[in-house]
Amino acid sequence: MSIVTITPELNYGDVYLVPQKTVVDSRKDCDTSVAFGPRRFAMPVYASNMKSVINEATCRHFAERGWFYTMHRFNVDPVAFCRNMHDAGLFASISVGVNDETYAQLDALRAAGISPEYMTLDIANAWCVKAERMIAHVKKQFPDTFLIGGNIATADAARDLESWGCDAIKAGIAGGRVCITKNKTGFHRPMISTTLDCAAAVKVPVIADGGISEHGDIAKALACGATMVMAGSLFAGYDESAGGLIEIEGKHYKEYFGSASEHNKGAYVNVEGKKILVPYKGSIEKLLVELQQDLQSSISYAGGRDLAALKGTPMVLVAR
Ligand SMILES: NC(=O)C1=CN([C@@H]2O[C@H](COP(=O)(O)OP(=O)(O)OC[C@H]3O[C@@H](n4cnc5c(N)ncnc54)[C@H](OP(=O)(O)O)[C@@H]3O)[C@@H](O)[C@H]2O)C=CC1
Ligand SMILES: Nc1nc2c(ncn2[C@@H]2O[C@H](COP(=O)(O)O)[C@@H](O)[C@H]2O)c(=O)[nH]1
Repeated sequence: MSIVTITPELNYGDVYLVPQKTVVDSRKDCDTSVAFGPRRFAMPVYASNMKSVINEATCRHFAERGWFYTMHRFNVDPVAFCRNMHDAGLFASISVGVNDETYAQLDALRAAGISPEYMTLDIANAWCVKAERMIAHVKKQFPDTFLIGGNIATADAARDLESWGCDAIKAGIAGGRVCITKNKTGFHRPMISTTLDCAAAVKVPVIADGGISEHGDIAKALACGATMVMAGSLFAGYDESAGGLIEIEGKHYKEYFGSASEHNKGAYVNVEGKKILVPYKGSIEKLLVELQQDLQSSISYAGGRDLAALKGTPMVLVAR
């Protein structure tokens, strides 16, 4: 008889951070910048590499403001994309898959003499042999590129991706707003538990991906040991968001769809994502400023002057 052990796990809404003594005179004195790979960025949060969230213009927008970005991998020519970014004096950060198409794209990049500063291996479960092969290939062909591998959701998977050569690991399976993986397959781990486990297991930076529904969730992810946070729905609905603008009965919305949705795939095959409409919110600038101000405030509540203060901040479980 096999015995299954069930462990209670936590999501962002289950915990809060415990306030510490503030040491700065103003929230403006708190530094939200983060070193990630070969560069430093203004904020430790960035938009998901999804076709309904970013496009080439959005990537430029973020990079020009000192924010990290990763272009998605759907119907993109990596050579043209990297050339355009480099010609504009910006860093190139692309996503790759694990199939033949990606190997051909990487050959084309090498033939063009282009080495993107950042690459993200983007598949649903990167704890697999196809990902291991692709990671080895990228590390051999692009030794100067900072390689992010994802997604995974356990300490064992994080350790494997680190040992396979990833320079950073993206953690989070089935926690996204347009995700239906947990409904269709039964698999998921809540984000507080995922982030705590994965960040404790490896030396490389961990990115907490998905499930951010409030700005304070970013601080909670950093407290769990994440170096960066990826979010999709947080950045959806703006002028700069890539999803299409829709008008229904005089109200404006923008499309937000999963990368594994029928809408993105163009076919109903292995669908693990859905499409929703989010209210149209205008320019993204206000959000970017507010995110930074809120995180400065979080740092001050954590009793520090920079992001280091947040790591390990005590948390309490919310009684329900
Ligand atoms: N973060 C998350 O929780 C999730 C994210 N996504 C996103 O959706 C997009 C599509 O993801 P994904 O389906 O991985 O990418 P792809 O559809 O590009 O699949 C990548 C390759 O891996 C194979 N593969 C995928 N899943 C499995 C599996 N469970 N078992 C064996 N082989 C598999 C596929 O073959 P085959 O199709 O023949 O099985 C394909 O060859 C990505 O952008 C991903 O990030 C999707 C689901 C969950
Ligand atoms: N299960 C699925 N997950 C998906 C899909 N497309 C993207 N994603 C993941 O969701 C996050 C964004 O989550 P949010 O809560 O911030 O909106 C994204 O970064 C991917 O990891 C999908 O089709 N299915």
